[in-house]
Amino acid sequence: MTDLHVYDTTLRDGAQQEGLNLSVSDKLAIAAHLDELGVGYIEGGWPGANPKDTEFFARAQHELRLQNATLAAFGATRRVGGNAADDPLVRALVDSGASVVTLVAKSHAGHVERALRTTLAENLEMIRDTVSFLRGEGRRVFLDAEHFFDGYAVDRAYALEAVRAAVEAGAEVVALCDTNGGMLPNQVADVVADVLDATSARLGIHCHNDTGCAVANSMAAVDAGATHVQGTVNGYGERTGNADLLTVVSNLQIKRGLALVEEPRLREATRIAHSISEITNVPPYSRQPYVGASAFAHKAGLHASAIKVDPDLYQHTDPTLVGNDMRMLVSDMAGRASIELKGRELGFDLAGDTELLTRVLTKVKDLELRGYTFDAADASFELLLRREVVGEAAHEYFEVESWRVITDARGDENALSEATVKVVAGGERVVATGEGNGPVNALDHALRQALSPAYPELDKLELIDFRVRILDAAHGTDAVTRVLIETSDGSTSWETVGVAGNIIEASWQALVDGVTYGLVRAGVPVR
Ligand SMILES: CC(=O)SCCNC(=O)CCNC(=O)[C@H](O)C(C)(C)COP(=O)(O)OP(=O)(O)OC[C@H]1O[C@@H](n2cnc3c(N)ncnc32)[C@H](O)[C@@H]1OP(=O)(O)O
Ligand SMILES: CC(=O)C(=O)O
Repeated sequence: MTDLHVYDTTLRDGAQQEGLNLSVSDKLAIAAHLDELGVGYIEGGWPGANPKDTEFFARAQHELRLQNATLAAFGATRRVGGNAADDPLVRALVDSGASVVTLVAKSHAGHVERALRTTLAENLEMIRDTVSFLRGEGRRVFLDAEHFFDGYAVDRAYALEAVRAAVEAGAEVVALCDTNGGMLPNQVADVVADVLDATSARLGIHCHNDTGCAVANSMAAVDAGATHVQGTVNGYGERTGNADLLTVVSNLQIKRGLALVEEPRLREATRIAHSISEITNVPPYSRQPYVGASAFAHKAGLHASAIKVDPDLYQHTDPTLVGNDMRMLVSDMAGRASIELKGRELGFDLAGDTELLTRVLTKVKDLELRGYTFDAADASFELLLRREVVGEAAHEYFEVESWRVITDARGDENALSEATVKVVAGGERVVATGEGNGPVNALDHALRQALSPAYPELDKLELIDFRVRILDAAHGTDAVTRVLIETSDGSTSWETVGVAGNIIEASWQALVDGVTYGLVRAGVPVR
């Protein structure tokens, strides 16, 4: 393991993201995931600034059993004109019980004069006083030098003085912050190298992503000699976010060969990224490097044909190193190799069956011309493939005689929909009705009610998402509607697609596929 600090600030700077609101229990749960990932430090929040963060540190002492990480409390240097020992916010840092305190301090002369409205000398005294007080209280102190890069550009000497003041007072690390996120990698590298030459500080880096360079800037700082790197899981943070710590760690470990976290822990990165998304209620970003659902998903036929020979031909690294998977996407950009590899992913060996591969490929391309989209509806593709490989009969769980739906509005009441579905299932003709707050909801209820005597396994299925897109005349002479439905069995979910001139008919197709796939997935035999 290298001695480079991996410092996570998801619970403090990440929580400054618009729309993100974490309860104390959420923060404790995220901290446990971060510890599992193997980060060195977890910045838990700003005790004293709000009751939630104060409570987090109080509960953390009893409820968090950290195996790897050290908890850090974040706060600011003491108030102008006061002294650290009497400053209630500084006292709250001591009372938090955290062994590490990270202090944000001004290092930009203009900010001292205009935002802090004090003298340059007083700001240096605030740094010295607060750091030495906390050291005297037995705390390790890291200093976040706010607006360091912008400050260095306008007054290098003062920015360096701020760093020296912190180190002389006992700060272990000075993290140079690109607070406004406006830097580019060459600027960061030059400044870090100069500060290392000019001071005796151990330097850290804290980057925001306003130029889209937060990860690159963090890497540049490490290359230039920084040995402490800050970031947030999934790049959460104020404005455009912070450096995504998962990307930074993966880059440093996989590309630079630095041992930052134990290998088995890095293999949990994808799962942990998604578990934290569940807690923050911020949908995972599918194109997130390394851990995104699309990070190793291949759509182009030419890519698939080379991947068949060796996945390294179209992948920058092995997805399993970060716990992700390679996936084939099937669409009108697929070739036979894509179908073969997708078949392999689904458990079918189609190698050499050129006739079948061509037939499936032609069907996919024809359907995509009509508006279907199989890369967003894996389950509908799997049913199409299975019908070709195993035969229709294996998936004919029921026969649809007819369906209809009406929507009724009375007076001021909300409109209600009622559907009737007639099917033959398990050798019986069943007529069932269902109500819903919309026509698709009503059809879903009616269909599952009609099928439940023959297939009680369907009870646990739930329609969890429904998306509609009107496709323009490029797909034919008239506009058509594409419906994507996501169905869940409580532990996993799948997407199906329907396309028709009529929105309800398109929805019906997607619903039928969703239910059929649920039965196939559960291994239910046709009854
Ligand atoms: C770059 C960053 O992201 S740093 C982290 C920023 N995070 C947050 O601000 C979230 C938590 N903040 C809070 O809850 C509140 O702002 C508090 C409790 C810290 C302070 O609240 P208030 O006392 O009402 O002050 P307010 O927020 O209006 O202004 C901040 C004060 O801190 C001062 N200040 C700013 N930076 C520093 C610093 N590094 N050291 C000391 N004082 C500072 C400002 O000059 C201002 O002083 P003033 O009250 O004399 O004008
Ligand atoms: C400290 C911090 O969050 C910043 O300067 O961006």
